[in-house]
Amino acid sequence: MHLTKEEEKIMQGEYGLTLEKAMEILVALGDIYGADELIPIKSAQVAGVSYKTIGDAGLEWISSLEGKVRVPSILNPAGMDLEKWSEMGISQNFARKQNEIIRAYENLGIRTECTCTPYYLKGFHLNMGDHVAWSESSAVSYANSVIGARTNREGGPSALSAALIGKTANYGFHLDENRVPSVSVNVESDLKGSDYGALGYVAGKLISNRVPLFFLSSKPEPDDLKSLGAAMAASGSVALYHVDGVTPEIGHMHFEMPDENITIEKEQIQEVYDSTSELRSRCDIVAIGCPHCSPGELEEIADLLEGRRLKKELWICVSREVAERYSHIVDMIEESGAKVMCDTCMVVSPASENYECMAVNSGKAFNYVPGMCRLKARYASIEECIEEAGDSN
Ligand SMILES: C[C@@](O)(CCOP(=O)(O)O)CC(=O)O
Ligand code: SF4
Repeated sequence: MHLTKEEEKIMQGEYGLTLEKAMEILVALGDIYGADELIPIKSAQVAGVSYKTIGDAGLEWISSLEGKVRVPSILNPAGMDLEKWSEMGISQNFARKQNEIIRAYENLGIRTECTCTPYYLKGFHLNMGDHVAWSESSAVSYANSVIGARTNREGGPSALSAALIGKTANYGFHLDENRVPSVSVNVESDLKGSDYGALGYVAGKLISNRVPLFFLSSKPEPDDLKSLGAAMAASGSVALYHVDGVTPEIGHMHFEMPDENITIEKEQIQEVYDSTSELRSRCDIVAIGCPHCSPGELEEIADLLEGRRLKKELWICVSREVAERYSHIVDMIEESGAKVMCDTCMVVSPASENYECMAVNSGKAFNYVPGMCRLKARYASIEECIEEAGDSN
């Protein structure tokens, strides 16, 4: 890989050990994947924030780094709401360690808001063609597919390295040739709301890490695409997809129709709901907001909760900036007894482990909750999730 003189100097340690190591990580990845050079990035999103997932080893590594990031950088969800952690049942010890992690990232100049939907935040908006280094898989999918920006699915250390250097290696989804569809997917059923997450859950398993081009008979909104992409990134490892007539890049692209064509039937989507229907009314917690809610989703939840008093725990996960911007909607939601949680989510917080069965409307959460939190998960529409939370069983 070609390095500029300045990049060579960083690599030789002239600017200190942190930048030397960061450059080594970027160059190692670039060499493995055949990158020709490093390219500037507009922003970075760094995963590996929850003390539950990175532990003491992660905390020690981040604390050992020095210097400041060179581009706007932000964190993935942490293991707790940084303000309301005790209401979540988080232990003092966990909270202390989690705060140390956040301070260590803050010392590097990273914005300490913790979210998987940075694209809703001021300073992190993306345009088509922008190059970034983001790491949370649903954020990667949204940036690539819904916006048409360009990012690989970075690991925590590589996103942090890119943030410190302000560049990433030019390979994978930064290059035109890797963005063309390699499999087409036909879905003729009418879809709405959580059907998109269920579709993503099914499709991800069939597609693995390829680039699908969907032909849908329904017209998805950005929130539907967010659910579809998040689920496919979890049940498979899809980092970029296109939807004919909907996502921005496909209309501008020259490509040959993929040889392989998959059809997904309504029954396969329905099966995602049916597979856990025996858990109806049996869950002790309901969690919405995987990925973190958009303003529109918050409004929909507020409407569904109007006039209700909940019997069960209901968590709504959202970024702090969106929650603060729409505080009147948050207040309406919380009147029902629901808890709006910022900086965290049902998957990366150890608080989920205090429950036995979680109802979710997210194909991604449905995929991760049983393994990462060791509790049962039920897949249901947002309306049914709200019903479940109001149910006294
Ligand atoms: C499950 C996930 O959404 C959050 C956990 O990631 P981490 O703890 O931030 O590395 C990560 C992902 O799918 O990219
Ligand atoms: S809410 Fe979902 S998408 Fe966001 S970090 Fe948690 S698991 Fe990932």
